[in-house]
Amino acid sequence: MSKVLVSDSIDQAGIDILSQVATVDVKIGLKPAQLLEIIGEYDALMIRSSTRVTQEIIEAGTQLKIIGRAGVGVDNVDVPAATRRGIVVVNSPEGNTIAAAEHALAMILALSRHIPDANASVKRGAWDRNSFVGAEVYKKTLGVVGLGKIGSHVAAVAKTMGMKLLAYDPFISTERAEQIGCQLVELDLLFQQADYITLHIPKTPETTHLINATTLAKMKPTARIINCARGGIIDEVALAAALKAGKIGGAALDVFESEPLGESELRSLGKEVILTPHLGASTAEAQVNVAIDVAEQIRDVLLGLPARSAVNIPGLGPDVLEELKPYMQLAETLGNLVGQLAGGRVEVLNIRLQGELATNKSQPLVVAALKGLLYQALRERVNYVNASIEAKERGIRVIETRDASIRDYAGTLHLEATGTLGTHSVTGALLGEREIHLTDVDGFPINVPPSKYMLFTLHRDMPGIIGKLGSLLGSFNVNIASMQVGRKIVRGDAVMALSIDDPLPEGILDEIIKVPGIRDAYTVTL
Ligand SMILES: NC(=O)c1ccc[n+]([C@@H]2O[C@H](COP(=O)([O-])OP(=O)(O)OC[C@H]3O[C@@H](n4cnc5c(N)ncnc54)[C@H](O)[C@@H]3O)[C@@H](O)[C@H]2O)c1
Ligand SMILES: O=C(O)[C@H](O)COP(=O)(O)O
Repeated sequence: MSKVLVSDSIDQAGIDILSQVATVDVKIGLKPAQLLEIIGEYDALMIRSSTRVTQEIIEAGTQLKIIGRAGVGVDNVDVPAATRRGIVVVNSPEGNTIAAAEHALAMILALSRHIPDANASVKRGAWDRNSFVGAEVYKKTLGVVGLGKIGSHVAAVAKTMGMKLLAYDPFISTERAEQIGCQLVELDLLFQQADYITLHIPKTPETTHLINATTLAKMKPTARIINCARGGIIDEVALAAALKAGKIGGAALDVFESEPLGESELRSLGKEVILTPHLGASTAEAQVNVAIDVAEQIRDVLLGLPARSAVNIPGLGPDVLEELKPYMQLAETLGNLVGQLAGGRVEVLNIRLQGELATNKSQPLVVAALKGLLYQALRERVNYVNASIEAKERGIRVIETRDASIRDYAGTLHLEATGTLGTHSVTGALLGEREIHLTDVDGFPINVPPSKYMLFTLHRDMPGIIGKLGSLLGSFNVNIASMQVGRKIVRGDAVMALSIDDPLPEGILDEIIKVPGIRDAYTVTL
C-alpha cells in the first residue's frame, strides 16, 4: 500500500479520502531535519503553507510521486526541483478563494472601524467611545492590485458597498475589468488615487517589494493597505517606517516576509495596523474544499490516473483532461511503439494531431507521446511532469503539426521518429469511446489493436510468405494471437502486424529476415 505523509493541518475529509488508497501518517510541525529523515518512506506529501519543501527534501523523497498543496500558493515548494524529478505538484486553485477574499474584505472594514483595538479595550474593562472613530468605505476608492480569482471577488463585493474601483493587472483585459466594475489603470495612478489598496497577486521577482519606500511615497497619507496575498510583496521595514512617519494611514497584513512573524516594528504599532497569522484560507468551508480537492488528486495519482490541477503539467486542466483522457493513452502507446521501431537515440519526433485533435487544447498529447517514447529508456522515471524536460535534455527535436482536414476517424495521431533503426511512423485512433487501434504503420494502412508483444515485418506481398513466417514462429514455440497485412498495392511492399502471446525468443529476428521476401522485422513490447 502507498504511504502518504500529511505534514500540515488538513481537514479530516482529506485524510478520509487518502485512507481509501494509502496508509496516512499525520505529522504536524516537523523540523526540516526530521522531514528530511523520513520523507524517503513516502509516495505522497500533503502540505499547506507551513512545510517548506526544498530541493533537499525533494531529493531525499526518492519514492515521491506527488506533492499536494491544500491551498493555492506553491511558493513553499521548489517546483522546478520537483519537475526535474518527475514529481507532480498539485494545488487547489479555487478551494479557498472566497475565504481569502472575505478575509481581505474583513480587513478593510476592521481597519476602517478599528474593530480589533476597540474590542481589546472593552475586554480590558474600558468603555472608550472617542478613540475609535472610524471612516466609511462608501464612496471611497479601492485599488485592487491583481484582478484574478480573489481580487475579482473582493472587487465585486466592494462594489456593492458603494466603493469606486480601480484595478491594476497587466494580464487582464479592459473588458474583463469593466465586467467586474473596475477601471483598469496604471499602478502609479492607482497608488495616487486609492483610499484602500488591496493586493491579490502572486509573489514573483516582479512583485517582490512592489510596495516599498518609493511606492509608499506615492500614496495618500490616509491610504490603507491590505495584504492577504503573499509576504514579501510589501517591504515591511519601509511600511513600518511610513506608518510611523504618518506617510500612510494604515495597514492590515495577513502574510509576512518571514512566517511565523518574528521580531517586527509592525507589532509595536497602534490601531492603524492589524496583523493576522496567515488566516486568509482558515474557514471551515475552505479547509474542507481544499482538503477534498487535493486529497482526491493525490488518490488519483497514486492510482496511476492524471491529476486535474497539476501546476507543473501545463495545460492539463480539468476540462481539458476530461476531453483528452482517452487520447492520452493512445498518444503514450504510439510514442512507445514508434520509439521502439525507430530504435534508440531518437533525434527527431514529428507529431501530427489530426481531425478533432488539431487544436491547441491537445498539447498534453504531445507530452503523453514523449512519455511513451522515453519509456524504454527511463521506465517509471518518466511521467507527464518531466517528459518534455527529459526529451529536451536528450536532444530530441519535437516537431508538432496540426491538420484538421484529416478526418478518416474523429481524431488521429500520427507519430514519426528517426532513431538508430531509421525513420518509422505510426498512426492511431480510438474506436468507440476508448479502444486504441493502430491505423497505419510506416505508411501502410492496417487496423489492429496494439497488444503487449508485437512483431512487425516489412516484406514483399507474395504467396507463401505468411505461411513461412507462421511455421518459423511455430518452430520457436511462439503463439500468434492475431495477424494483419497492410499493403498499398497487390504484390508490392507490405507490412505485417502480429500480436504474439510471449516475447520473441533471442535470435529469432535474425532468422525472420532470412525468410525470402522479408526485408525487415521489428519486435516491440508495449
Ligand atoms: N492569505 C491567504 O491565506 C491566501 C489564500 C489564498 C490565496 N492567497 C494568495 O492570494 C494571491 C491571489 O490568489 P488568486 O487565487 O486570486 O490568484 P489568481 O492567479 O487567480 O490571480 C492573480 C492575479 O494576479 C495577476 N498578476 C500577476 N502578476 C501581476 C503583477 N506583476 N501585477 C499585477 N497583477 C499581476 C494575474 O494576472 C492574476 O489575475 C496569491 O498570492 C495567493 O497565493 C492567499
Ligand atoms: O496560498 C494559499 O492557499 C494560502 O496562503 C493559504 O495558506 P494555508 O493553507 O497555509 O492557510
